[in-house]
Amino acid sequence: MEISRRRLLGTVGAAGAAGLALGAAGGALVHSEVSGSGTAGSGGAPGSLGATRVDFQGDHQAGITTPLQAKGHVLAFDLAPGAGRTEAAALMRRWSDTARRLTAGETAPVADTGIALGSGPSSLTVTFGFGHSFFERTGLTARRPAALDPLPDFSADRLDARRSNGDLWVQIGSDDALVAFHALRALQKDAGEAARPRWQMNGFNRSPGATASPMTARNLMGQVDGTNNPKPTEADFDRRIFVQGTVPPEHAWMVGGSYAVVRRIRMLLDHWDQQSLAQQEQVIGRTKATGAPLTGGDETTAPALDKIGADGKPVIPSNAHARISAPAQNGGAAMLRRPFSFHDGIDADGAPDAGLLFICWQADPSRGFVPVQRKLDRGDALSEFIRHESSGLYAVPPGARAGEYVGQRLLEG
Ligand SMILES: C=CC1=C(C)c2cc3[nH]c(cc4nc(cc5[nH]c(cc1n2)c(C)c5CCC(=O)O)C(CCC(=O)O)=C4C)c(C)c3C=C
Ligand SMILES: [Fe+2]
Repeated sequence: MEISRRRLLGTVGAAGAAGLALGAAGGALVHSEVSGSGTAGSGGAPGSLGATRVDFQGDHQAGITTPLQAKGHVLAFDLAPGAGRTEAAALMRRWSDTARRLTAGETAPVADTGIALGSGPSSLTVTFGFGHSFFERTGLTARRPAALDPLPDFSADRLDARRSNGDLWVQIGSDDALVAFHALRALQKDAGEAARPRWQMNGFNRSPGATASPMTARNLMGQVDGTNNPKPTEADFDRRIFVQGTVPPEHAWMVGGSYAVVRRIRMLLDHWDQQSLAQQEQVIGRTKATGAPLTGGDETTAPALDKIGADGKPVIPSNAHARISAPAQNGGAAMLRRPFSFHDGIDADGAPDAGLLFICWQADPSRGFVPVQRKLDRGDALSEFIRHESSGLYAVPPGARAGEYVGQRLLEG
């Protein structure tokens, strides 16, 4: 009983915590652990991709404005029965400590598995968020912002509750698959008995260096996806993406933070692939090869939404995805889309279980994702080819300062 309480609090010795948390298999790992300090770079200096490092500390958590990484793991945890605010604070301290070390290219603080030995951090980022239910579990409902209220139902939703929501959310990104998996294992071990995995999804993007120069990503429908994202150089970027200092004092812990909407969107690729190129381009309103608007120019040219074709119809159709999702059509609503593609095998009928782990960031979902998705739900030409299968909304606190853990301002403030 005493052991289990201490495990929940995360106060047992480092090796003990890992061994107990993992049971027999975990015990074996403790014996095979890589030395607990120093860099993971044994075997020589990493290459330039491996050596690239993204700071864990900062005003905002990493993994929001960080360029898309090649590999991603997205997962949610629920606090274990009996775990509350104290256990959550201890867990966030452990997770932040591990993330701080791994993103710097060091070994995990506890029982490193050796999976990333020889690699540098490879642009590893670890991003933490809190779901709506976290605040009941920790007795902090008075400090839960309204922005975290559950998303409305959309008519096209086909959501699986078991793969939705969750008390805690973790996003891992890296340009190296082993580095990403290494982080996933370390964080799962840190959770011990304080939190249990609820769901996990794995994604990918184009590898850095695959194109001659950096280009906007393509999704599994083959479209150039991400062109009209808000840019950090734009004057209103911070106001749109990050919570500003104008919130009431009880929500001040979120200043500098952001809200992540996470949707597993299945693509009905066999149906999509049966469309002609011209039909596919009408669905989005942009060309497939370059991502340029159908009204001409190149990828970065603004679409001429009023342009009428020889047939008397708008050149960019009235139900084209890029038309109806544009801020100008949604009272200025904007979000930063930062997705991963996924492929989880082939269904019995031969259809790929593949699509987009759609992740978007905004200062307030009621002025970002929600109005845009409402509009898309009513008449997006893309709807016929996609299916929203899971959903989550998470408050992602600001970045940790030196010596601080993510969420400390909420959990100890
Ligand atoms: C509610 C928000 C959105 C969902 C859900 C969504 C799903 C989704 N989108 C694509 C492909 C593309 N989307 C593009 C643009 C675009 N999409 C959204 C929002 C959602 N998309 C916005 C706000 C925008 C930008 C609109 C603008 O300002 O012009 C594009 C065009 C290129 C680009 O700007 O990125 C593509 C392609 C898929 C495949 C998908 C679900 C699987
Ligand atoms: Fe889109």
